[in-house]
Formats: sequence, C-alpha cells, structure tokens
Amino acid sequence: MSGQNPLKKMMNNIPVPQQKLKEVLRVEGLTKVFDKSSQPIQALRQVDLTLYEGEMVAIMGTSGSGKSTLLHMLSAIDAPTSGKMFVFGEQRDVHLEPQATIFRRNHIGFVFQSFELLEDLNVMDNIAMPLILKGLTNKEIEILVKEALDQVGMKKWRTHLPTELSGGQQQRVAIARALIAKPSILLADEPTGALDFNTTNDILHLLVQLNKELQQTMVIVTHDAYVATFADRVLFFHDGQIVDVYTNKKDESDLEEILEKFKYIARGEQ
Ligand SMILES: Nc1ncnc2c1ncn2[C@@H]1O[C@H](COP(=O)(O)OP(=O)(O)OP(=O)(O)O)[C@@H](O)[C@H]1O
Repeated sequence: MSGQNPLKKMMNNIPVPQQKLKEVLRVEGLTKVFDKSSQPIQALRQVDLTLYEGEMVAIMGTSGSGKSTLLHMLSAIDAPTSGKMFVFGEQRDVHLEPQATIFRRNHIGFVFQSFELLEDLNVMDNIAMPLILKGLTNKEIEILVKEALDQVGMKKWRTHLPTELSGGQQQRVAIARALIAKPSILLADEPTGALDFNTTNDILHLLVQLNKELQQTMVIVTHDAYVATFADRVLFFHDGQIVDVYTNKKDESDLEEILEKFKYIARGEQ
C-alpha cells in the first residue's frame, strides 16, 4: 500500500481506551525488514502501539500483513530493525541476549495455533516447565500447577500425555503453561485456528474468564472476526501497519462491523 492510500487517513481517528489504564508494553516506530533475500521485505512499518493492563486486544489483517512478526517483536523472539520498546513505561532494550530470554521468562506467555506441548511430558510437567526454568522449588511448583490445572479445568487429566488429549484440551494445557509464571502479557497466535466451532467457543470463554479473573493483558492474532468480538479492541493490520482500530461495544453489532472493516481493508490490498 502506498503512502497515498485512504486507509492511512483513518489513522488520525484511531480511538484509544477511555479510562486511564496502566501501560504494560509500548512500542514506538517499530520497523522490521527481512533482508536475507535479494528483495528485502518490509514486514513492519513504524508501528506505534500501547498495550494496557487487563485489556484483551485482537489483531486481524490480511495474510502477510505483519501480525506474527509483531508478536515476535513484542515477545523478543526476534529483534526489530528499528524502534523503541517500553516495559511498564521504561525504555528497555530487550532484544539482545541474555536480556531477551530474561524478558520472555518474566513478562511473556505465548500460545500457538499448534499448541507446541512437549509430547513426552504429561500435562502437569508441561504446565510446570516455565517454573522449572525459573528455578522454583518442587513445593512451589506443585502448588502453582494445582492452581493452574483448576483454572483451565484439566485436573482430571493431569497425568495424561498430550497425545491422549483432544485439541481443545491441549490448548487448555498450553494456556495454563503460558500463564503459570504470571506473565505481564499473554500473546496468542491463532489460538483457535486448529479447533472446531464449539471448542473455539470454549477456549475463547476460558481466555475471557482468565483475562477478567487475573486482569491479564492478552493479545490474540486471528483471521476469525468472531474471535475478535471477544476482545476489547481490534487492531487491523495491512502491509506492516495498523490501519484501523475497532473498539468492541460487546453487543450484537460487533461482528458485522468488524467484518465490514476487515472487508474494506482486504479490498484496499487490491
Ligand atoms: N523469517 C522471515 N524471513 C523473511 N520474510 C519473512 C519472515 N517472516 C515473515 N516474513 C515476511 O514478512 C511479511 C509479514 O509476515 P507475517 O508472518 O508477520 O504476516 P502475518 O500477517 O502473520 O500473515 P499470516 O496471516 O499469513 O500468518 C510477509 O511478507 C512474510 O513473507
């Protein structure tokens, strides 16, 4: 999309949350260029974004618009080409090792479309993994895992292997694992992409419940407008930029309005 595209004009009218919320993570001028091949790819272009405590944000956008790249930058899985990152208001350089690993352990929980559970470990041990890496004692781990199993409704399945679980159950375990170390932000890349409609609903209700109970900031990348209706804000990406934002009213008009915006953005691609 060129600088003249009308989508860019909408940036002036992006609504921000009304209340004075506590800032958790902020990025300014985040840019990512993949330049290994002969033709460099600009995956993110000067993205500015603030994430607030306890909010659920959905990210939608056309394929290749930079959604996953943004999550990789926010979680310090990969480093941006340029831009600043602020953690609880303080500018931090979290993209170089060993700071990147420490930042991820302390601040980030990640949920993937394909669950990414360790196949040889049972449910309890998969959930415990971030705490083992953090060096907690066995007693501390036991208490926290028990609490997490209750939160995601997987107590009965605690000694089972991932291969003995349904997709929805595996995602419950993955969510428990992502949240057990009480991260500042949960990042989820298409968390319901591999699930059927009913299981998607179960997982979304679980995420909303945990978001409320724990005041957990969540960012969910999704292609599914229905999934986006569960969020407080929906950010629309196109060509490496946030081109629009929708604040959910949490009523029946949301789905229609999100679909409209998404269709408009997809048309802007042509
Ligand atoms: N490791 C990489 N090396 C080179 N190019 C990459 C790499 N990762 C992503 N890209 C490119 O960056 C752009 C953004 O990709 P990204 O995966 O962030 O998009 P997306 O919005 O998540 O897409 P999708 O919805 O299809 O998953 C694309 O053009 C993609 O080809």
